[in-house]
Amino acid sequence: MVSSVTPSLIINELAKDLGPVPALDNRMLRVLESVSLKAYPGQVTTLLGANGAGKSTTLACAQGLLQPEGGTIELLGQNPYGDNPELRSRVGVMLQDGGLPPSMRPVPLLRHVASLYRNPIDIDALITRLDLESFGTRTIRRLSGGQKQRVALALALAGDPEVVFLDEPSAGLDPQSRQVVFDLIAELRDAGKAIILTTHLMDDAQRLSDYVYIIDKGCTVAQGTVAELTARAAEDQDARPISFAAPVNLVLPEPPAGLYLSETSAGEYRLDGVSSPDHLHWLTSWWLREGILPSQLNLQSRSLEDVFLEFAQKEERA
Ligand SMILES: Nc1ncnc2c1ncn2[C@@H]1O[C@H](COP(=O)(O)OP(=O)(O)OP(=O)(O)O)[C@@H](O)[C@H]1O
Repeated sequence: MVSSVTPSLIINELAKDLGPVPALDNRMLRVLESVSLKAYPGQVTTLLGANGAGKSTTLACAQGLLQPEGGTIELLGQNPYGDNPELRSRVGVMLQDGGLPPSMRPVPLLRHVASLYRNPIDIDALITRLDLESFGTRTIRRLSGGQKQRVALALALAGDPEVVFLDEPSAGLDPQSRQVVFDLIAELRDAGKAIILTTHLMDDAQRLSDYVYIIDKGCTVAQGTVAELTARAAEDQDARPISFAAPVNLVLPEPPAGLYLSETSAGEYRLDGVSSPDHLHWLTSWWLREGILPSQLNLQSRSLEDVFLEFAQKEERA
């Protein structure tokens, strides 16, 4: 990414050991080998990776909660590890497990936390936005997973931070709350905050991210905007998939040599290996013959999920 703006977070070749692990004779496990990334103000930077890839550990190091074994981290120009209240007041953190005090009620807790900051966010607006009043009389231990997520997000934003770390912000949310959280993240980005989030949900990454880092087995294995990552790699320019939606369980004809036609999920079809207009013609001829009118047709490049799976397959083959 070319930018004259100073990154809010720079991570360079981060390495981290965790443990001791009983299964390894109580030796430490290297969970981060080499993670490098930059996050800019006014952008959503996403760490995308499978379960256990090292996303949360990367965030914990970036937030100064864990001291790395190798590499460097600059958060707002400073080393985040150690006692630095001035730096902490400029950073908001939403942890995956919440870390919320179970016997507190959400709204008083939020007001209390906001009062600890010099320039807190407009708390009333945030409470309304995340609809915290609707369960405000309950203690945190009685909240559902999605309600706890909303409280954790509100707490991360209480101090009106410049940098916001969100670990799996949409986990456990119903579609409506998910949309509220997505809109809020977009607004924070537009207000110039640097948002660093983790997810293993491709849809979320695709919808939210300005820039994506794919983390696999403790290493950064790919990076780019969603458009860059999903653009055809030069070597497979001439083998793109076509996907379409049509009635379920169609009887699939045998495609020409080099093509592969499949029903990937109920009513979702995919023709792989398309490299010429003839191939599209073959597809539409089949539809014409059988009277099939697809409800959706996608001739675009790969999805982020395709990219991600390609990396996972490369790893397995290696
Ligand atoms: N205290 C620990 N001791 C030993 N290993 C640990 C410890 N904490 C985490 N790990 C391991 O480190 C690896 C990375 O974990 P991490 O939580 O960073 O992954 P993640 O990408 O955030 O995964 P998820 O999407 O499931 O949250 C995993 O293999 C995990 O089992």
